[in-house]
Amino acid sequence: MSSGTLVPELSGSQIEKSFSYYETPAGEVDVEAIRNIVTNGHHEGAVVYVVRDAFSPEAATSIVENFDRLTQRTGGGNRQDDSYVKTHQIGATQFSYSGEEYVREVIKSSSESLELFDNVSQEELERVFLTKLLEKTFAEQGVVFRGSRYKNISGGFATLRRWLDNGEMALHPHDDTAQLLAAVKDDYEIATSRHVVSFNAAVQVAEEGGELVVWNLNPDDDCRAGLGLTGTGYPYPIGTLTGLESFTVELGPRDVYFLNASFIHGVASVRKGQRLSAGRFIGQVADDLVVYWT
Ligand SMILES: O=C(O)CCC(=O)C(=O)O
Ligand SMILES: [Fe+2]
Repeated sequence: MSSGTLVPELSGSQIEKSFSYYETPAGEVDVEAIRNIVTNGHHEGAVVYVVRDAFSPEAATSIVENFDRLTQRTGGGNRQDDSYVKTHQIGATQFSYSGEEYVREVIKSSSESLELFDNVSQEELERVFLTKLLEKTFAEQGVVFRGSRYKNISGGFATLRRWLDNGEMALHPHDDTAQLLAAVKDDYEIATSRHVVSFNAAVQVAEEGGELVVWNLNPDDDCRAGLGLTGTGYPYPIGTLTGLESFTVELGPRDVYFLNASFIHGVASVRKGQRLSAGRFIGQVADDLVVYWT
């Protein structure tokens, strides 16, 4: 990675060569690509790895039904309006929370989080989230992969989100490293992540729109400070990104992907249909430890 020439508002590191995404079918999951993105931030220049058509239509249908029922019952879900991101959501999110505040949200939403997977078997859940595969892959390198903990309370497993479009983008350009600053406050173990990888499963895809867009910049603290985004990393004004290298990934039904979410990314406007993604964050916090949270 290097620091290239950017518009004055932007600074940070960039992928020098072959900035791109990489994909395989579900039968050929490339664990080295996952390991590279988690440990080194990219796989031969690819900052996204997509596994196509990873799980069954039945599992997707059950999760969407569960989500719709739960958001109706809870009036839009578990995430209060933080005046930043508009979403219907089931599950907690660490954004702007210290470790203690976050795990309290996890506890509060744990019953709904369990209900999200009603009628989905353990075997199917593994195909959606690849948890055992990740445990095995990292174990082979002497690295533990586990859920994050704060004072022995587990962080979330997965959070489901339907981003509520404002017509410009479904989810504005952002980075997911900035929010680690809140975790520093009370030493929540995720705070030392080298970079933040987001994992998402496309439980429901839009008929039109809803693509993932990624820009070739891993912003530094000065960049965030200059734009007034310290601690949030949200939203990078679209105008400042003009001219910055980027790519778009079209997500098919039941695709799952790993993204180095320290790079600026967003979700294109959903022009037709609905989109629902099941996500968690993954971070290497020590040479021998990788943890996840939501
Ligand atoms: O819904 C998505 O596909 C992307 C959401 C996102 O920005 C993330 O998980 O980091
Ligand atoms: Fe993100």
